[in-house]
Amino acid sequence: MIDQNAVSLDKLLNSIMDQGLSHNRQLVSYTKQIQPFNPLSVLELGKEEDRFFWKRNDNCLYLVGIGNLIELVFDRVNYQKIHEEWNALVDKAIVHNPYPVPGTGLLSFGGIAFDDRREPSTLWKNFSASQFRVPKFLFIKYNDAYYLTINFIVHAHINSDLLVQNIQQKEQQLLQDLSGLPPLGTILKEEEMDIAKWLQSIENAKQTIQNHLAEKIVLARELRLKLSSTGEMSTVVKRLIETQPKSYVFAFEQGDECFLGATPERLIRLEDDQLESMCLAGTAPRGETDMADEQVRHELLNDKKNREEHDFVVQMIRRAIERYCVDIRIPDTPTVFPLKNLQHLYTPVTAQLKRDYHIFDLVEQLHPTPALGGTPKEIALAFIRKHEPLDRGWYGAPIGWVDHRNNGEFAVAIRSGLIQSNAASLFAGCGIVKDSEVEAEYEETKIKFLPMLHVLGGK
Ligand SMILES: C=C(O[C@@H]1C=C(C(=O)O)C=C[C@H]1O)C(=O)O
Ligand SMILES: [Mg+2]
Repeated sequence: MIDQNAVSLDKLLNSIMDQGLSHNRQLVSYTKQIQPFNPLSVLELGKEEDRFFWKRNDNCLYLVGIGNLIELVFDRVNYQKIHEEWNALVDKAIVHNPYPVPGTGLLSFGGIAFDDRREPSTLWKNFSASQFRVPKFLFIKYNDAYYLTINFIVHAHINSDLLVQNIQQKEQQLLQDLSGLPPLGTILKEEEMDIAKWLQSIENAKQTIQNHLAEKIVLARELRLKLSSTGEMSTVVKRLIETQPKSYVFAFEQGDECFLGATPERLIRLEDDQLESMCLAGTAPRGETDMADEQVRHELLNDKKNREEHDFVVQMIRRAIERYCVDIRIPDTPTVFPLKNLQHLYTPVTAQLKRDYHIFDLVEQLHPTPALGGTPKEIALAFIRKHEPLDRGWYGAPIGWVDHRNNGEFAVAIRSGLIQSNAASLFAGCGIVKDSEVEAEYEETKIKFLPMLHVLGGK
């Protein structure tokens, strides 16, 4: 049922203008419930402007952001500064959102570089060290309810009628019927970048671990693709949703480039002070038959090397959140989380956030977990900076959103790629521990490329 008593946009705007503005230019965020829409067609119809997309792993929440109204851009990663600027923006805004639904209303969506101390390469030149965007239009699907948040700037001399008319026109355009999404081509070429150097870095990591300087180091590599045509964001997103139903699907467009992926890994979800994180590390392929699959699952659960790889993550996440949370619940033993191409060891984490802390405090504590960095964190990061022949950019780092009520969620941006017109870079990494074997780790990254390779037209 759509709320029949909702305040209309022109009524809201009139009352704002009647009351007078408290700032020269003021951000207004207006949310209403709307008729069902197809998130993918909105995404496609919004292609004239920069877009973002988010699907939660449980498929309850979809976000489609169109346009870039305000962007908080930083050339370093400073979580306290991001939080302060976001808070200041929310404080000054006029937010009309009668719906107590996470993800509705004033929201910013963005990403963070894996390591802002690494020398940046040209690959990621269009993405900042951290970047959070308030869209012009945000379409939200939460369970079976559909919402639209419209954000805009007003000032004393604005022509309200014209503003409302323009907004309504754009809204109608974005909600048109669409018969299909653009086609995708094929992959013309695949190149494993710096492969010899990467294999050598695994040997070096093993040596470092054997010398007791570190316990775990995660190393990633790049697969560079040439595509027969532009990697269309909406079509790739659609295929990711279809093929990875248990993953988060995320996409952030920046001009003619788009960083996107389907990741199973949550860094943090915060809803009404309830925190959820997860430990996901330790990997095996899927079996060909049910019986073989069950066998692989059993072996993974009992494999010493993978259990060790996993345990570093459990220990670190517990330590990272202890100061900030009460009622921390983490089971003693992992279970197996199966995906289309592979399966992981998985331990869920829940807790309650203490008062006065916010989501960026927790992101700062958690990133990078030893699922993407290593143990000890600073030594692993220094090793990666020095030896890994790759600028990770936003790969392996937090990507997600925060809303005006301080709900938010960040996933770890793995199983991902950066599409640059008709080229793309895919990324995959693996956790090196003392019992790692180079060949097996190489194979593991090969499987981790498959979800992205598949949706881009590979076999
Ligand atoms: C680094 C990646 O994945 C991470 C590494 C894993 C492992 O080494 O077992 C498993 C899950 C992820 O935490 C990736 O997919 O690129
Ligand atoms: Mg592994």
